[in-house]
Amino acid sequence: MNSKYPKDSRTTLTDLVLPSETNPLNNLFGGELLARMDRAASIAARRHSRRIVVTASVNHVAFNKAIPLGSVVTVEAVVSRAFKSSMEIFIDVWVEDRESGLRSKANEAIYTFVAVDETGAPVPVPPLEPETDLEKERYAAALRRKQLSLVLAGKMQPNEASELKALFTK
Ligand SMILES: CC(=O)SCCNC(=O)CCNC(=O)[C@H](O)C(C)(C)COP(=O)(O)OP(=O)(O)OC[C@H]1O[C@@H](n2cnc3c(N)ncnc32)[C@H](O)[C@@H]1OP(=O)(O)O
Repeated sequence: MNSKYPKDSRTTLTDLVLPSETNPLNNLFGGELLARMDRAASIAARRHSRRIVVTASVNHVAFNKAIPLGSVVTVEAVVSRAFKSSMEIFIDVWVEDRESGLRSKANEAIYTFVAVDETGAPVPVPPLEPETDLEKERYAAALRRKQLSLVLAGKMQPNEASELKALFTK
């Protein structure tokens, strides 16, 4: 299978925050943002694999900055590493200032998607070749995050997590 680049999967969703999507403080409801990120990430995973994809885990979410009603929110998702059937997706969330048009980073998240066939069985995905410094940095750390996610899910024994052990023994 030929390698693909992060730019092949990059997905950008831009939308407003409407009243029905806010909490009592008139900021975007966390679950609504999770859904937008899941949607963008699933498109990115599909663009990389060209297969049916399912969310396997949400590895990390940071709600760093509240997003007020009426904001223009951009969710950017990109595959940061591909393994056998799974893909790590990085998601950056930006909010646009109404007057200046400048964007500031509000949130970020990391999801894992798995490519599956029509019966739901995992299938192989193309390898990913990072190009920029940021892409290479995210690629390098992805195996550590995968092992952490598998250990927390009870799918890997801690003593098998070589990348995690290396953090403490280097
Ligand atoms: C777009 C949507 O929202 S879909 C709806 C929400 N998601 C779902 O319904 C998915 C339900 N879950 C499933 O179908 C299955 O658990 C699957 C397909 C995700 C995984 O199936 P499994 O039987 O665990 O398969 P298997 O053990 O072979 O794992 C497949 C891959 O997923 C990875 N994986 C599984 N669980 C995790 C996890 N918690 N964290 C990170 N990676 C994981 C495995 O490491 C493996 O990766 P690799 O092939 O790249 O090495």
